[in-house]
Amino acid sequence: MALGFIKKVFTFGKEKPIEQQAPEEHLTPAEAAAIEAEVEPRSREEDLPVSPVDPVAPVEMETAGGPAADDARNVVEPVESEPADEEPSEEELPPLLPGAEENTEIGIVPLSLLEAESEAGTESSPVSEPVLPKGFTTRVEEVPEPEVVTPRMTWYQRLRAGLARTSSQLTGQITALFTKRKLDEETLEDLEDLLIQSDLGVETAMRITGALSAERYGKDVTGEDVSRIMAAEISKVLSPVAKPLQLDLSHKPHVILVVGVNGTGKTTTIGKLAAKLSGSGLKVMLAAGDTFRAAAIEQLKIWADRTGSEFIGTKLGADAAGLAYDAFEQARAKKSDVLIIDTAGRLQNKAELMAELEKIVRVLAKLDPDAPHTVLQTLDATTGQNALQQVEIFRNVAGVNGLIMTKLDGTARGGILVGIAAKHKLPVYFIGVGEGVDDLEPFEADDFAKAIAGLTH
Ligand SMILES: Nc1nc2c(ncn2[C@@H]2O[C@H](COP(=O)(O)OP(=O)(O)OP(=O)(O)O)[C@@H](O)[C@H]2O)c(=O)[nH]1
Repeated sequence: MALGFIKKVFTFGKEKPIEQQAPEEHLTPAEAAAIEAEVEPRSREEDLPVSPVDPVAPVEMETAGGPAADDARNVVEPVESEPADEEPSEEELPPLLPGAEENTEIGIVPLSLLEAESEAGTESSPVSEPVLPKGFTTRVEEVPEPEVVTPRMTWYQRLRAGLARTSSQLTGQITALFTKRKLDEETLEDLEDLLIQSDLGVETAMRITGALSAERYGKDVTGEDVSRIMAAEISKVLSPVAKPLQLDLSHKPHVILVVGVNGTGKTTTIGKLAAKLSGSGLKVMLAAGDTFRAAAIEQLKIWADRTGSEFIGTKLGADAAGLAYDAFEQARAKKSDVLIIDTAGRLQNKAELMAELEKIVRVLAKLDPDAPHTVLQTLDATTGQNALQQVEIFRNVAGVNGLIMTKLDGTARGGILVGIAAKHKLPVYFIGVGEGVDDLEPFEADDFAKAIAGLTH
């Protein structure tokens, strides 16, 4: 009964007409029964790599087969589906008939299969396949979708994207404020409020409104005019603090102490700095002075390995000042050019933290009265007003003399940097625009000002 279907399996791997390969009439009944018994377990639908016809619809197929309905190729007997639990296991299955495995490669469709499909008729098949002449076969290969390569944004684009929250809020409100309105006292006051709300600080807000008033009082003003004047004034505030980090290499090593609230990006920034310094040929040592967090020590070690820097750490909970002292001595002995010391930043235990930082500064000064030569504080740009207080605290305790603002690629509240620059007048050396090793850029006042004002570069 299942012989027609068996033939289809058999010829799947062959490309010769079925009649030549298994002419039923040439078999003795015993031979036919033997073959049938041998291949029976294979003759189920799921064993066919592709089922060109519906095995449970012989009548329809025969009709669809038209004049060739008598042809053995079209006489497909239904195969009674067996319950799942009666399925023979993989081992029980006989091997595929000779040649059947030859073309089981995915994507190779033997001609016999195409013929069977075409002869089964297009009416019963919703998709009609092209019919190839005998002697041809097709190969269907999956063509992978071309990979969409998104070009990496320039650092300025990332900065702009990071400051989009600040700038779009500001420019949207400014545009609304200045639509069909001449510049008068009331508008100037409204603008000043907007600028203060954007963390720019009172001083800078007044600078901007003053400059705008001097230029356009009583005249029509567009949002564009305001953005331009705002960018120019912000740039004037930021320019004095946009300085390069100066290394005094007469000190061997130049000691950089990195402080800041935890999570503001100290360790990551140290890694990025180390990459820049060692990349320019300087010998760098990193010291894991955040002895409160095992992960922080581990993280710094990874950055040291990555950047080819020396590493010194100690066990969890050890005295951070002791480690700083040892690190300084070792860096001296190894003639390192720069020693960068990571610290803990647990503001929640402020008294302890402050005592620890003071002690670190004190012990370093024992080895060199000028050390630490640079005290860098990292500030998270997403925190807003809070950052102003953080500078206040760390400046008093650790003598911060330079800033790095991180996470300016996220949803930054960049206005605060302007407020901090105006209030503390501390140098801003770099800004972090991502988590990667290269995502640290020298701070540029003009770029930053334009990005806040929402101007294209
Ligand atoms: N998007 C972005 N993420 C940053 C940047 N800098 C640091 N991060 C991420 O901020 C998180 C905290 O960074 P850390 O370097 O561990 O901060 P930390 O101040 O050393 O923190 P503690 O070790 O807890 O004191 C990490 O997930 C960093 O990958 C940046 O510029 N942009």
